[in-house]
Amino acid sequence: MPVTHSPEQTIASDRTVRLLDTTLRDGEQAPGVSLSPDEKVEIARSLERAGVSVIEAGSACTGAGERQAISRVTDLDLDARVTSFCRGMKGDIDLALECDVDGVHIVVPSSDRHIEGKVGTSREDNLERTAELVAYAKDHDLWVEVIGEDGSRADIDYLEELAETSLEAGADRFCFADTVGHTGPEHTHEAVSRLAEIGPVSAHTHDDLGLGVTNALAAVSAGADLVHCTVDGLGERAGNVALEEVAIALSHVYDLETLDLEELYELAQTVSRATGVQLPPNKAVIGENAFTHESGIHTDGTLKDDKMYEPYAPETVGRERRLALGKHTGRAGVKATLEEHGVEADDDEIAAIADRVTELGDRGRRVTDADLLAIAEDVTGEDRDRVVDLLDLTATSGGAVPTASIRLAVDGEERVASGTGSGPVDAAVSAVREALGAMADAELESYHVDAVTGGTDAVVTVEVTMGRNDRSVTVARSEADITRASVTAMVDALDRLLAADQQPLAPADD
Ligand SMILES: CC(C)C(=O)C(=O)O
Repeated sequence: MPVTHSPEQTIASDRTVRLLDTTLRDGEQAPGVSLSPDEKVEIARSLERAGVSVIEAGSACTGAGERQAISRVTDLDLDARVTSFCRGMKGDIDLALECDVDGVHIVVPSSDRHIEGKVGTSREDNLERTAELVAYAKDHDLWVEVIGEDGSRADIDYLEELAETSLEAGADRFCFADTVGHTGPEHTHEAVSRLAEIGPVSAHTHDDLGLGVTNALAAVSAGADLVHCTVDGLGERAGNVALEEVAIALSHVYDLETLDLEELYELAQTVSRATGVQLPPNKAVIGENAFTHESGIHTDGTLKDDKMYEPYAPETVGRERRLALGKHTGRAGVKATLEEHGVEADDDEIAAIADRVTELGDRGRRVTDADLLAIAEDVTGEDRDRVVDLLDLTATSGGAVPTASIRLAVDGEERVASGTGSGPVDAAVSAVREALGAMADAELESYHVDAVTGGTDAVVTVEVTMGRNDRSVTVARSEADITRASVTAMVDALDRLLAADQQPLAPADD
């Protein structure tokens, strides 16, 4: 919940508030992140599907490659306004014009630290220069937002002067920037309220104090009607305020809709894949654990009433609820998960299985579906013949084309196949698919590798989730050899899916 100190600090649901996404500019400024033109295009398309109003596609001044990427985004002819970041220089505006953008963000200093220490100018000259730059951009028919960099550390009287000068020179809006994420909601509210008296205001907040969303909401409550965000909260240092968090907070707390929320998870994954930045498991909306329940009390409560331990349904943001198994799992969770896999057990057996799951969890292990099913077979004495078993695997990566050959037992018969791929794991997986034909017809829903020990002799744990029809199975395998761990996990998951195909599906929820 945002900090609300007075009745004026609430947000009316009939307000029009829009979101500006700067993943392709400020998000890309996160250390180690660099996006190709194709990746920018893919992300821009996802942003458009989600309904973002403005896409800051990059900084045209960065170089020819960046200009090509921005131009590719402007060529998409999106409904969203496509813009470029510009330093306070006419040359930057010219470069943005070369990319055919709809608008520019002209960034000028607003705190004395930036005016004197960074740019080496004076307050007066800064005002004059800002007015000239705005007039220049407007003469070229651009939509113009002036961003007062480091606004949260600026003298508010001067910030007001800068906003007035910008708007009088023709700027479409002024942006309050908490550049180093240093301020809190009270100051944000005061500064933005004063700026909103002058004209349209945006807010650009960072998460250095973990206050990105709080400050964005304080800005909206003070009158800002455009919020700068990035997908997954990517950005410099601790990142920018996350698009998905602002959108869900405005929707859930204030009934104010800004985006098509169902697109948020897909969007988060697209950005994570393109940037290589993994989604933190405990992150709101997009984290793996955001709708996963493990503890007995929560699982039991959730099975009785979906809303018991969730603020809103996972489907709202394009997700599904998951029950996880581990140290805190109770009987209700075990029973529900077994039912999903078509396994029946009586109450005593469920109690015994739950105890064994807890024991595994106590040893610090994450308990996968495969672990649960193996325990269940042991407890119920329902041994089964494996459908698929890995007998042998050879993989080479030294030559020009990584190659693998595989020997499997399939329904008791031996099958041998080979495959090639981008690396030994990929080659071995192709060989498995070749050997199994249609039996391998399952989607690899996720694939994670973790080094369990450090050093080059590390044991790695590979966890795969494979799905087919309405079932999915997670298996984790640890080995010194990553190819063997990956293939064993995959074969075991396929074996479980094929075995489950012979079982009835759990009845659908009412
Ligand atoms: C320069 C601006 C817009 C910025 O990214 C910031 O203030 O964080």
